[in-house]
Amino acid sequence: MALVARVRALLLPGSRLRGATLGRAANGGGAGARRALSHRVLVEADPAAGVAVVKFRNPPVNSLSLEMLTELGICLEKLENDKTVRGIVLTADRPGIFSAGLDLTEMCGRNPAHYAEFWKAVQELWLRLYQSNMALGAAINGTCPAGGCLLSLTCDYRILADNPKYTIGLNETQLGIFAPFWFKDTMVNTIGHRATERALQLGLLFTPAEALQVGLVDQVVPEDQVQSTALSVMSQWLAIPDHARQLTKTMMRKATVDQLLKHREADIQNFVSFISRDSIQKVLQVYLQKLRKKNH
Ligand SMILES: CCCCCCCCCC/C=C/CC(=O)SCCNC(=O)CCNC(=O)[C@H](O)C(C)(C)COP(=O)(O)OP(=O)(O)OC[C@H]1O[C@@H](n2cnc3c(N)ncnc32)[C@H](O)[C@@H]1OP(=O)(O)O
Repeated sequence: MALVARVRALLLPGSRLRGATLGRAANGGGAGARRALSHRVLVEADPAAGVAVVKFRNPPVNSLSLEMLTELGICLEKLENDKTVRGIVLTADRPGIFSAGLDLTEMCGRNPAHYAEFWKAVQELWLRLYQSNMALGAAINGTCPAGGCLLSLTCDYRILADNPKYTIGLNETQLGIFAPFWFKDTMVNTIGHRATERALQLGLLFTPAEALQVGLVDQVVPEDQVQSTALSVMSQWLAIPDHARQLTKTMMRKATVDQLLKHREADIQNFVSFISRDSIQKVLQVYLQKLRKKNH
């Protein structure tokens, strides 16, 4: 289903996204701050600063399900069309888990059409974020594996909470799957080829100190200062004239974006045939069961 159709489905009577509003904040935020609510994404906009904080709230682990991807896409599109917003900070509504990555239940026991729809939505969100004209910051206030790490890597800078429990990285190989070329390219663009090769083959999840050392994040700060630091760094990015910053960003990212645009359909087909393999379904199911067993 294309984004428009998925949005329609989400707006059907009964959907909690229906009637989402952008109103004056009941509390918090500076003068004129606005809050918008959808089911899984909370937006706190501060027009005076030109910044919106986009908070993930898809319990229990902020996984990127098809619905979450769609809501995030809608929310980002709205912000892109809002002339008062020049920068966005992505964060988790509740500290602890920034995002557990792609929702594994979307990749297990479904049919090929579902896998294709899901992967298209992952591509769309990546394209929207990686090509965004806005300045994007990640305030990483929790653990950040795989697709969660990818989300943060689409941003222009990353601030990570100084908590050794919070790890970050593309750990796909540890699950028995692997990061597709555009995940890899996004990481190469951030930490370089050799560090990416090692990180991806070993499926490394870096502690804050390691992430800072390898350049996966720009700053590690006390947990209660992650959002405020991300906002203060944002003011440096917004001090640069938009057109100059945007042209530079496009120049830096265009080759990577073009690769996916050129191979978009093939990438979907490759994903569908890979994820549909019996052997891959089996490893994903075992991984999910292990996660679930912990709690039962
Ligand atoms: C030629 C081919 C070319 C194409 C190649 C394509 C290759 C495929 C690429 C696919 C890319 C995938 C990227 C991904 O993002 S995969 C997801 C990776 N994520 C993880 O490994 C994280 C897994 N989760 C955890 O480690 C932990 O949950 C946590 C985030 C550290 C949190 O721990 P905590 O103890 O607080 O919570 P629980 O573990 O108890 O989890 C609570 C419940 O949430 C469920 N859960 C967790 N993570 C996920 C997830 N990613 N998706 C769905 N569900 C998840 C977990 O099962 C618990 O459920 P329960 O309440 O029913 O027990």
